[in-house]
Formats: sequence, C-alpha cells, structure tokens
Amino acid sequence: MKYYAIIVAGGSGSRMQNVVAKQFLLLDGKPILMHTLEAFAACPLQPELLLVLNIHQHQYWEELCRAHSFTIPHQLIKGGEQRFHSVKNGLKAIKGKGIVAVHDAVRPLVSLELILRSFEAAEAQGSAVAGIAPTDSVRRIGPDGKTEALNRNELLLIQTPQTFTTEILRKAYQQPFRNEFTDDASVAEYSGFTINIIEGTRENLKITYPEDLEIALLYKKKGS
Ligand SMILES: Nc1ccn([C@@H]2O[C@H](COP(=O)(O)OP(=O)(O)OP(=O)(O)O)[C@@H](O)[C@H]2O)c(=O)n1
Ligand SMILES: C[C@](O)(CO)[C@H](O)COP(=O)(O)O
Repeated sequence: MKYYAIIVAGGSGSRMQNVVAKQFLLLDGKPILMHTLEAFAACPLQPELLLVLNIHQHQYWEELCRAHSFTIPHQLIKGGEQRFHSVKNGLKAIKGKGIVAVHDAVRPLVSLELILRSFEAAEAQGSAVAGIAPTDSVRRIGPDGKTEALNRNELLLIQTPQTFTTEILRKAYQQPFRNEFTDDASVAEYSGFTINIIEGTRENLKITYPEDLEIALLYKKKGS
C-alpha cells in the first residue's frame, strides 16, 4: 500500500496577527511547518509528503529550508483560495491509489502514534478523523442572540489528521466548494460517505492565536 500526507499550509494566519504567516513562526527554534513535516517523515509507513503553500511563499520556504538545513524530501504544491482548494490541489498531485492523510501544517504536535493509528484505521475502514471530547460547556447562539445549552456528550472537537482512501477523497473533492466545508470530513460526508472517528490527542492543538504558540512550546519542552 502507498501512503501520502497532504500538509496544508496555504493560509495567511490572520487570527495570529503577525506579519509572518503562522506556519513559518519559530517553535523551539524551528519553523512550525518543519516540526509538522518531521512528524510525518518519522512514520514507518513512509508517506510521500506533499506540502501545499501559497505560490508567493515557495521561494521563502526554500530559503528557510536552506537556512535550517532541512532536507526531508517533499513536493511543493501551490495553495488555493480556501483550505478546500488547497487540499484539492494536493490531491491532484497524487496519481496512484493509496491512503491519504490531510493534516494542518499548524498542528505541529501531532504524535507519531496518532499518525500511524490514523493511516491504519483509514486503510481498514475507509476513513479516520481525529476527534476529542470537549471539556468546556457549550452553547448554541440562536438568531435572536439568545443562547441555549447543548449536551456536550453529543459533541466532538475535530482535529487533523483526517485520513481517507484515495477513492473516497477524490470523489468527495469533485464537488463544488461550500462554506460549510471547514474540513475534509465535512466534504466527504456531504458526498455521502460515513465518517469514522478515531481518538485525537489534547496536545494536537491548532496554532491559531498568539497564546497557542506559548502553549505549544510548553508541550514541546515537556515531550523532549
Ligand atoms: N487557503 C488556505 C487556508 C488555510 N489553509 C491551511 O489550513 C490549515 C487550517 O487553517 P487555519 O488554522 O484557519 O489557518 P489560516 O487560514 O492560515 O488562519 P486564519 O483563519 O487565522 O487566517 C492551516 O494549516 C492553513 O495554512 C490552506 O492550506 N489554504
Ligand atoms: C481542519 C480543522 O483543523 C479541523 O478542526 C479546522 O476545521 C480548520 O478550521 P480553520 O477555520 O481553517 O482554522
């Protein structure tokens, strides 16, 4: 079986409010994106790595690789307008059959154990989407601005990797983009596929706001 990882890094990181796109910010002395690629490169299934990046950042990335002596082989693909289009561009570059993990570049603390479990579960069941139970109470905001409590036991916080067979992912990404498509699971589900959830990990956080970088550094130091 052939394995692939599409690492999506085509966003601008607007919520991070930094002049440098967040995937390039340093975590423990190295760009976030390099930690993420290293996590997948360490997988014994040896996934082929496809890195999706805004075309205007390709040269900058190549300079960063030289500066950090980063030599992990990967294919550079141009990013799209939305995450959906970035994944689609990555998928187009995969020609054969296999198992494809889609992962946010800005989740650098993904564990090798989760990556492996995700590939294995998707190979056995068609898909594997990482999720964890919420620990806060949750409410829905109605159109009138009033809020109502939701039963958190019926909810999951969804992470990446989101891993699928090439057959499922290709079929799903043939659809036109919809605003509700915030992840690959929503795209596959809208296409009629059932989503298989696997347990994610608490430290697999998505670096979104400045304080997330500080939390990620604490996790990183703890792990090393
Ligand atoms: N057109 C886009 C938009 C997002 N992403 C990627 O999808 C992942 C999750 O998106 P998010 O955390 O929202 O990143 P940004 O879009 O960069 O952040 P923001 O929404 O704050 O602008 C990130 O690794 C991001 O680079 C992408 O590949 N292509
Ligand atoms: C894919 C994702 O990380 C799953 O939680 C999430 O949907 C990305 O959302 P964003 O708005 O692009 O950060």
